[in-house]
Amino acid sequence: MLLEALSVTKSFRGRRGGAPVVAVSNASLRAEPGRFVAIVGESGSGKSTLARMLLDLIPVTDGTVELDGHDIAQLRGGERRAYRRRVQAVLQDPAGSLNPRKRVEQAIGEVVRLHRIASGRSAVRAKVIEALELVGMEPAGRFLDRFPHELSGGQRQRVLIARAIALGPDIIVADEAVSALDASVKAGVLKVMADLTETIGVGYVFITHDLPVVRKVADYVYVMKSGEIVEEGPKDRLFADPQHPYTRTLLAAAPELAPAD
Ligand SMILES: Nc1ncnc2c1ncn2[C@@H]1O[C@H](COP(=O)(O)OP(=O)(O)OP(=O)(O)O)[C@@H](O)[C@H]1O
Repeated sequence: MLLEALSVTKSFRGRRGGAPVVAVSNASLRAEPGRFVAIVGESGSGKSTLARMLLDLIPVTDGTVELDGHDIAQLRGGERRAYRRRVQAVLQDPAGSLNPRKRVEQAIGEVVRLHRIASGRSAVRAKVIEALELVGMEPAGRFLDRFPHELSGGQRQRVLIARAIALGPDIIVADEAVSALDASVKAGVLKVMADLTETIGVGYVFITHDLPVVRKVADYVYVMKSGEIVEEGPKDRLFADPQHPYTRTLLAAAPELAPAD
C-alpha cells in the first residue's frame, strides 16, 4: 500500500475579494505502512492543509492524492468508505476529538460498528479492549466506562489512537497529536505510536512543529515552509546534514526532548 501526494496545491479564496491564499504549493510526499514519516514546519506553513487533503477532508486545487496509483478524488461509495477506514486521522484532543458525553467503550465501539469491523456487543467490546491494550491502557477493562474528563491528557490521546487503530488502518495522519502534552507524557504517547509501526505495521504522516519529537521517532522527514516542501530526507541525514537554510534554522532553535518514562 502506498499513499502519495503528487504535486498537490491548495488555494483558498482570499477574504473580502483579496488575493487567494496558496496554503500548499506543489507538494509531494509518500507514506506507507510501517514507516514513520514526519512533516515539520512552523505555524502557517501549510501542514494541516496538506493533512486535510491526505485525509480526503478537502479537495485539492491541483495535483492528486493517490492510493496505490488511484486518484482518491475518483473514489466512490464503498471505495471511498474503505479509504476513510484505511487512512485514519489522529488530531490533538483539545480540538474536541472526543465527545465529552461518550464513555471510552462507546467512543471506540461506535466507529468499530460503523466500519463493520465487528458487530454484536461482546465482539465490539473485544475489539475495543484489544485497541486499548495496544496503546498501553491496561487493564483495559478499567477504562471502558470512563468519560473523557475522567482521563488524563495522555490517556485521552491514547484513546484517540486506539479509536484509529481499532479500524485496522494502513496509515495514520496525526496532526500535532502530542503537541499539547507535558514532556514526560508526550514521550510515553510517542513511544506507543512509534511501537505500533512494528506491532501492527501502521504507517504515519506525523505533522508537528516539534523537532525533538521528529528526531526521536521519524524515519523520513519533510520540511515545509510557506506552503512548499523545501527539503526532505531520511531523518539521520536531515539532522546531521541539513541542506536548506530554513531546516538549519529550525534545527538550531529546537530544544531537547525529555527522556521516555
Ligand atoms: N479555510 C481556509 N481559508 C483560508 N485560508 C486558510 C484556510 N485554511 C488555512 N488557511 C491558510 O493557509 C495557510 C496554511 O495554514 P495551515 O493551517 O495549513 O498551516 P499549519 O502549518 O498547519 O499551521 P498550524 O501549525 O498553525 O496549524 C495559512 O496562511 C492559513 O491562514
